[in-house]
Amino acid sequence: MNALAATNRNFKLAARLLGLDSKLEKSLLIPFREIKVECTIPKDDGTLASFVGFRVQHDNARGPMKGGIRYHPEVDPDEVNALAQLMTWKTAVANIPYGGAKGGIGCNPGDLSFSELERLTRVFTQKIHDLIGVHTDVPAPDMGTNPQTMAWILDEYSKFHGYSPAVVTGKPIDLGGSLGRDAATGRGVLFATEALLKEYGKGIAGQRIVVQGFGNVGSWAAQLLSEQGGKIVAVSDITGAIKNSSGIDITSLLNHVKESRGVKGFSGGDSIDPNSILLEDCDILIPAALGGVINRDNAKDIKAKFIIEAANHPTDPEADEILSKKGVVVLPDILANSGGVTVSYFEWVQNIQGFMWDEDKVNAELKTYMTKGFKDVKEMCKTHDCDLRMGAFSLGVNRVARATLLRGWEA
Ligand SMILES: NC(=O)C1=CN([C@@H]2O[C@H](COP(=O)(O)OP(=O)(O)OC[C@H]3O[C@@H](n4cnc5c(N)ncnc54)[C@H](O)[C@@H]3O)[C@@H](O)[C@H]2O)C=CC1
Ligand SMILES: O=C(O)CCC(=O)C(=O)O
Repeated sequence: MNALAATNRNFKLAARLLGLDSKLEKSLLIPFREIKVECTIPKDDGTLASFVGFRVQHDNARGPMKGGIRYHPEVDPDEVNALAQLMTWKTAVANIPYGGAKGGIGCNPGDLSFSELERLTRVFTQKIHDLIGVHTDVPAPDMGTNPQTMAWILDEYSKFHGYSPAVVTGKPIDLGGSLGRDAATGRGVLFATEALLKEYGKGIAGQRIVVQGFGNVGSWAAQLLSEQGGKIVAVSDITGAIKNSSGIDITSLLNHVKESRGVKGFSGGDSIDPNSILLEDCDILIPAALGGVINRDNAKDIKAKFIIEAANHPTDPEADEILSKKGVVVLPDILANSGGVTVSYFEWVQNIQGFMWDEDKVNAELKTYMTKGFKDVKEMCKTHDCDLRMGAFSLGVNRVARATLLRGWEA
């Protein structure tokens, strides 16, 4: 099932659970605005290259639209649409005053030089600068983008609108980025996992953990979970996969990845088939890369007891059903990875106030938000007798529906 069909399906199930009227359901589903732009840049060798960029602004009933920008060869309009919709429910689950958006450019950032990436980002910003803004739509990093990408967007946007640090989050600290934002999604994964395990009388220490994806989210999640005594027994990225049943030394792996630009060739573990990483024997599986990786073909062979969705939309609805029958507990993306956008919110607040928080305050506030989000989702599960995904969807959809009705927007 493609990402949009899957996200729409989960939304519709939640809407039914909540008894939303069909007009409201329709208006919540249709995106506010979909932008598609052509971005042509001169390459370093003087030839021209064209790319397609997207920004889908899904909903703004609760506040400015918010969400990352992804650079990846598989970016397509349906996927961006699904990811934008997920942002709407995610910001509502986190209870931060935003709507949802997502953007992307269909490109392979690994094939582009630093200056080509800068030119591409600036051209994309020139095409969308009138449609984003501090109080309309605030981009952030996602797969394939990083604080440097945000610095270029900020600079290009500021040429048209004056210096506006709050127009993007996930910026470098020197340009008004928040302390703790880089680690925030991974740290949020840690807090959400702790809250979930507590329900089962367990802690992180001693849990055998597998992480797919070792970029921003996966590497921080692995590092923070291992600091709490979790045993990271397998890790993969686009270059390969490694396994060590006694636990991978994450600090050494981070050093290796810095030098070799991937986990491949790491000497502190055995090399394994990256396609089998999700099926490794473990207690906790953390997909932290692409969407749709857990599907009807592999769900029955998953051995983990808990799946923490650090990536967006890693689990297909068909897989959800299979996992539920097997008794696997899935902590859904719109709760599990909401730490990133939550600290983005703190960054935006700091920029608007012109006042910087210290890192301890950022991390403490993040813990409060993640713990509250988990508690609110559990309450919805109890009210509607549903699993965590439906608990999270119904919580998010209900908050957005209430705001929509209060603003008098229903058709
Ligand atoms: N960066 C953030 O703050 C947030 C990111 N997310 C989600 O987390 C996921 C990861 O994002 P980032 O860590 O920011 O991206 P990133 O670009 O920093 O890292 C992506 C990682 O996935 C790996 N990867 C790519 N294709 C793979 C494959 N086929 N098999 C195994 N590994 C593969 C890459 O090698 C890299 O290690 C995405 O789904 C993203 O939407 C969700 C919330 C916030
Ligand atoms: O930090 C943000 O604004 C958005 C992060 C994001 O794209 C996500 O949560 O999927």
